[in-house]
Amino acid sequence: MDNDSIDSLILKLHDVNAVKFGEYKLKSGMMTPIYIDLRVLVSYPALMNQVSSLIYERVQEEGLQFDSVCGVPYTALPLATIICSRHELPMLIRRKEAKDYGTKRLVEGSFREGDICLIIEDTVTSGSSILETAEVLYQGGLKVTDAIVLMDREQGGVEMLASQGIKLHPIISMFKLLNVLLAAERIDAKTAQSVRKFILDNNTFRYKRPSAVKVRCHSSRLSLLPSADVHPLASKLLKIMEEKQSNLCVSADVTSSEELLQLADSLGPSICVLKTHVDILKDYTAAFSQKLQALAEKHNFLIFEDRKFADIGNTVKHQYEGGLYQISSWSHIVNAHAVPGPGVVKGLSAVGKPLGRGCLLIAQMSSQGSLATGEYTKAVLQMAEEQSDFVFGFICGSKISKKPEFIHMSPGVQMQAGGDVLGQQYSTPEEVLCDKGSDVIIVGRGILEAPDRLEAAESYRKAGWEAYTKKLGRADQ
Ligand SMILES: O=c1ccn([C@@H]2O[C@H](COP(=O)(O)O)[C@@H](O)[C@H]2O)c(=O)[nH]1
Repeated sequence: MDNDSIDSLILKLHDVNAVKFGEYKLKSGMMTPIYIDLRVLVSYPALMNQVSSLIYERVQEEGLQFDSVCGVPYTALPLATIICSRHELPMLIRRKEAKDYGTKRLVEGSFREGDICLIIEDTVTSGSSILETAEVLYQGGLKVTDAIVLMDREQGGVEMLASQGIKLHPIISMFKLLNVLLAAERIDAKTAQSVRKFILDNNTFRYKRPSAVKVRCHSSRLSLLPSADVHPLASKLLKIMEEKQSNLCVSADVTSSEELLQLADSLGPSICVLKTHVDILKDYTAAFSQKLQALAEKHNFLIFEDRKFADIGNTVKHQYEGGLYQISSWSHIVNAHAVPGPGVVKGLSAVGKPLGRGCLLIAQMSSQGSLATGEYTKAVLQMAEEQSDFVFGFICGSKISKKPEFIHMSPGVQMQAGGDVLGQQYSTPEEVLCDKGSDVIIVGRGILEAPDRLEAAESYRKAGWEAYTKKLGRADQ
């Protein structure tokens, strides 16, 4: 199933008003700013066929084994019918109410005890409709192991069904839908952001389970918002992280301005910070930095120029403020090595503090054989504590300060531990956040080299946020 066909389907669904923005009531009674109304599909036969083909394609990709197919009544019924008729698959119909005459069966069609039935659904919020259908099938002696859904609202359906032994395979997810509509300028950034917030705040499964842990674990960090002792950028970053449920910083290590801006626009909704190495761009212009700032506003993320200043105060002042890049004029965050001593922070602070900028000190590095360990790391911590009006955290592999106002950001992260041929060492989000206690994961090639960068960024965002909230939950217990 290629991305282009999903993107074009999303736009067609929007064209036929199957995706509506406004105030709507869900089956649960919950009000929602986005409503997916796939009932209209029956009026568009070409679209019905396209959706049915995508569902069947997914069934094949997953290699699902089953004896019959059942569509959740009513919207998925015609979809199941098309698929079964086209591919000559046995179909079952679940009645919503039993007849009071004849066989009084709730499941129509032929089957044997123990047969596996694949469920097809149009839209999932909590997963309750699929579960209701599965329960009727169970009563008839059938088994249900998998379900396919066209549109997953990402509000806990996958997790709820997994807890009941049903694997849900979504074709379109809510975040993907929003990103495609935003990129096609069908909706504006504000609408996308408010829907995203609604989805994240209204996870029907997550909030039923460890909500006590979640609320408690975030409270210690949220109480830092904003206060006289806390650097405003630390408060701002924590707020963005909460709002977007993202502790992902993407390392946009590309060499063309256009590609970098395109990355910032497409991954913007998934990240809390965008990290740049502006000196690797072959075509930097002042206009580029203005466009990047506009994207940071649009998608609510901070810009971090990974300049790694390491000279005497007077020199870094010039490097930060002037030259070709004029970094202080557009980057919220910069970083520095502590090697030169406290003067490096003083020089940067003289330029950045009046502009509300902040600095991360490099306390540890992810590269093999790094000298930034032990006593050096301790000295960096002390330097940060002495200049905490400008330094608000660290580049590190593990938590080095117990003070909650310091943010720990860790590079060298990929889904699988390992490394590259030039000494980079990778740990997983779980290791970095849960075991090592960091706050933000910095991911470069794990996303940039993925076939679908947006999908990869979303996977890192989800994995990172889950591990971060788990860590904070533990810390508060
Ligand atoms: O210790 C450090 C400090 C900075 N980095 C930077 O982070 C990214 C990592 O990119 P990957 O592709 O995820 O390896 C890169 O920009 C480095 O300059 C680091 O890796 N380690």
